[in-house]
Amino acid sequence: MSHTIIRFDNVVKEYDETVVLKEVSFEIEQGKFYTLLGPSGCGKTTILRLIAGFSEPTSGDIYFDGKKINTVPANKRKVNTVFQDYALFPHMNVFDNVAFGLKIKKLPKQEIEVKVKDALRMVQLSGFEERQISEMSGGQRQRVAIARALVNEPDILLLDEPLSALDLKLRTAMQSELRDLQKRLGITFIFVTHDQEEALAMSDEIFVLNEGNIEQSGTPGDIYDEPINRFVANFIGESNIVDGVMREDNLVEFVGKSFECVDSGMRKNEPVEIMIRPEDLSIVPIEKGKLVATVDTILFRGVHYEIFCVDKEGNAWTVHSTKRSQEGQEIGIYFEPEDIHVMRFGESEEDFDARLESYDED
Ligand SMILES: Nc1ncnc2c1ncn2[C@@H]1O[C@H](COP(=O)(O)OP(=O)(O)OP(=O)(O)O)[C@@H](O)[C@H]1O
Repeated sequence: MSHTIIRFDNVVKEYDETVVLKEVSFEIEQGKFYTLLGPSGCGKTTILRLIAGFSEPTSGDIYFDGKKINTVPANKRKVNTVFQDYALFPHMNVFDNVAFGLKIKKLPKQEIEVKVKDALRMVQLSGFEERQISEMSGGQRQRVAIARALVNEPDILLLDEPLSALDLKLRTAMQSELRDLQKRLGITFIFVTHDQEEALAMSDEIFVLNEGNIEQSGTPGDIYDEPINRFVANFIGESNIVDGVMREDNLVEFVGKSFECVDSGMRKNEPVEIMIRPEDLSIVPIEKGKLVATVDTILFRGVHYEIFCVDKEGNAWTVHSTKRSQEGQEIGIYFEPEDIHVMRFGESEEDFDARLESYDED
């Protein structure tokens, strides 16, 4: 049975009065692969540093296995970090790099040997003990860095953009390798990236961050299929977004028409944003289309055509289709009720309520 291993309770982090984390609360379960995803500067590394114990929260509490650890020093936490640049010692061989922390702790020589060999085996580097770091490839260095973290038998492994220095092919290979490693070891991984495809491919759970807030957390499927707002929808994958208004529980109005949708739990007359993924739109004869649009540009993307069109109201729509159409052609666009994703406006609660009121007055 998995349990909560880390809990953030209204954690705020400020540097010189700049708020970089705004009352962040979340739970991390033992044994899962988590990803913190978000643009540069949104606070991903700040969260890792708080978990690792390299910095303390300005307010709020951090719990590890139910115990408050706000001020517990890094070396007393069962957490290890793999840094973006790996921070290996280039003048030492693989064995000495991995053994470094254990030697500092003054463990007996034999025990160090067993632990280092175990750690190297986990990352498939047995036999590389004597190699110099300068003689290893990027992917191998990455694995040494992971072995050096694993040798301490952490409960949680923090990985701060560890793949960003690798070329695309190696990066993809390391994604599955890391994923396999996490499953094999069963320890909690918290992985930081700004690459949405990487996050979708690797994670059990993703936290999408924006400007010091967690915008949404959930499985890759939840986040891709049901983004909570425009920021998440745009950050994860491609999307068509237009303004709309809820008319009934399962009826939404946009581009001047009413469409059946799945019950979104939104209030009646609530202004909303509508998101439809380009792959959920299909091109049909005009009389069968839910929308009618004119094809503007077509790009061939290998597996599909990316078709940019504009509807009668002037809204732009992107359709992914295996069928080619003609630029300038009028087409019908079809989608199912479940392809319509109803989202809240990405505005403050206050602005949202003000807009709702103004709408009611109309
Ligand atoms: N020691 C510090 N002093 C002052 N400001 C800091 C400090 N560390 C981070 N910040 C600021 O906090 C914000 C969040 O930084 P953080 O490193 O957590 O972002 P990130 O999401 O990891 O970004 P990136 O993807 O670029 O690494 C940034 O605006 C950054 O400039």
